[in-house]
Amino acid sequence: MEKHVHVFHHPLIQHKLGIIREESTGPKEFRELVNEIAKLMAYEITLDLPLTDVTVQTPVAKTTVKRLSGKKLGIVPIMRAGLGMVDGILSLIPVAKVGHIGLYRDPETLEAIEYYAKLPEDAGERELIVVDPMLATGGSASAALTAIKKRGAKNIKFLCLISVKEGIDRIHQDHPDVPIYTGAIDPGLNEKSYIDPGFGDAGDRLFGTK
Ligand SMILES: O=P(O)(O)OC[C@H]1O[C@H](OP(=O)(O)OP(=O)(O)O)[C@H](O)[C@@H]1O
Ligand SMILES: O=c1cc[nH]c(=O)[nH]1
Ligand SMILES: [Mg+2]
Repeated sequence: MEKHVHVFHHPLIQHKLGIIREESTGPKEFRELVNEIAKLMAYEITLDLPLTDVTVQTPVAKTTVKRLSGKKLGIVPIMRAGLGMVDGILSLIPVAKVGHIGLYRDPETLEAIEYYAKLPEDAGERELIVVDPMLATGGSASAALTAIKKRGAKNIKFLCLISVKEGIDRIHQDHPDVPIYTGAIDPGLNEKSYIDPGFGDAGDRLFGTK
């Protein structure tokens, strides 16, 4: 299967990513920008949504217009940090259902520990957009995708703000069917497996807790 990584080059996405990278950007602005970036990314990845023709009556005449043909969508944030992207996407796609996968990366072993999972009952019939600001070693995203597939999901996209090659390779290896959409591919990981330069701990910066 062809490996799929899409980097968003849209100037608004790149500009906003630059602001959230700055250490001096506080939680309020960080949260707002993460949602705005997620919304812009959702706009781009929904370019291929199917449309159907319907007839409507304008005040002047009958005409044929386009309507979304009702493809079922879902958003699945990887908690905590993925929660920061949900409202932005929902503002464009309000009918999407929202599932949740709770995972944290053990700071010593870097292993992804699952603590929560709830998906739409018809997950297998939906296109699911799994969201997390960071794709670092890829352990969390890989575990989340496994957990989601175990519950029936078949059609999945992974959407993140920044990534590194290591995490992308891990997803390609473990989940070659899942295309990756990212705002940037950073040079690498530091000694604590944080993305370098990245923007630090996304969950901590969104919610102000450690
Ligand atoms: O690719 P990985 O090496 O697995 O790292 C990425 C994960 O780390 C962060 O979550 P974290 O473990 O900090 O949990 P949190 O969202 O609760 O802060 C981030 O939001 C990803 O889920
Ligand atoms: O850089 C990183 C790596 C993992 N998790 C984060 O929140 N940031
Ligand atoms: Mg965190």
